[in-house]
Amino acid sequence: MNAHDVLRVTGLTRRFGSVVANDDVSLRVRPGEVVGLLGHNGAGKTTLISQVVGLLRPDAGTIRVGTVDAVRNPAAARRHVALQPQAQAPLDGLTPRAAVEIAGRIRGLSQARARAAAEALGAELDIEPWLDQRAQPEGGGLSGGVRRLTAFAMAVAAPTPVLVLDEPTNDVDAARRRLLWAAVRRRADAGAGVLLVTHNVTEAERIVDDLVVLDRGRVVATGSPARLRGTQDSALRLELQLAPDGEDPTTDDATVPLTPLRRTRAGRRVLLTIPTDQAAAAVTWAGALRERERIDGYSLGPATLEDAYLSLTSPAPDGASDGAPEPTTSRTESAHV
Ligand SMILES: Nc1ncnc2c1ncn2[C@@H]1O[C@H](COP(=O)(O)OP(=O)(O)OP(=O)(O)O)[C@@H](O)[C@H]1O
Repeated sequence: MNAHDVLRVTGLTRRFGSVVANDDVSLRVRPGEVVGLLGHNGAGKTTLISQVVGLLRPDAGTIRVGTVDAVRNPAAARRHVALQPQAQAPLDGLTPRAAVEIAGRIRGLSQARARAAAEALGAELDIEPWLDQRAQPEGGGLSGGVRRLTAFAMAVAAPTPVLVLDEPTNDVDAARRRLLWAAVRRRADAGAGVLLVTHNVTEAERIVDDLVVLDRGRVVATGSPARLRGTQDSALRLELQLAPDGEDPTTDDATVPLTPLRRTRAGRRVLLTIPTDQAAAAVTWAGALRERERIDGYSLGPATLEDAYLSLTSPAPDGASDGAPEPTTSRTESAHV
């Protein structure tokens, strides 16, 4: 255990019947750090954070929040951890201002400081027009996005050493997502350790320091976005858009004039990671495929973190969406070549 970790999870295992939702998971978060937790639906992300905040007991492993043993003493740990849960906060009958003030008061702020926090967060997240609008039952009164932003504001109303955010950008529009990401980064820059569950690999890349990729309960990769992209920093991504019901022209190695470092199928997209010196060959080949109408189109650009993430994780089950912004990632099949 490093004395400077604000959160340290070691060997965490949690089963539900025969499902091993967390299988020997270890991770650490230091002050000032945003650690992104990535994984498809059912990978075990919510199970992990439920244990961190004491809502679920592990079958094995340890969780330390600062110097507190969070498994033995969840109440003490919770004083150091703020959570924005995945489910929408029950706001019915409350205004966002009142909800944030109450959250601040519960965390020990004075009435005046809680009021100031609500006002400041309203501006920071651009939800001022709705601050005094009352939430009604069954989603009335406030939009899903404003509810989500209010839940974030409640979590950060008072500073805590650890901040756990479970998909904070769901339902939030693009402009306010930017504000939210900036607000998360600001909390870390002020000294908090942030554990961030997200499906939005591309956006998260800009604010996370480290990533932990979970697949079927196990950690399959950890490291900075640059490290996870790894060799892809000097690689290109050739994306082929397959025709509906068209054959995938990349499956027969003998007819592919490239040596892909990695091949990932995502719905009707095939992503090939290729060395940069094969750019010209790739354009010639993909251009010819399009000419012969074997593909709908193609693009060539720098390899991204999403490519690495898709290649690290197992295929999502049929029909399951991993919630990523691109609709074609709803069903993935990955293969190493
Ligand atoms: N209370 C429970 N009872 C039985 N099985 C559960 C329970 N909670 C989670 N699971 C199972 O544990 C596995 C991990 O689920 P978990 O909710 O942690 O995944 P997740 O990564 O948070 O998924 P999502 O992105 O959909 O939120 C899944 O197979 C899920 O069905």
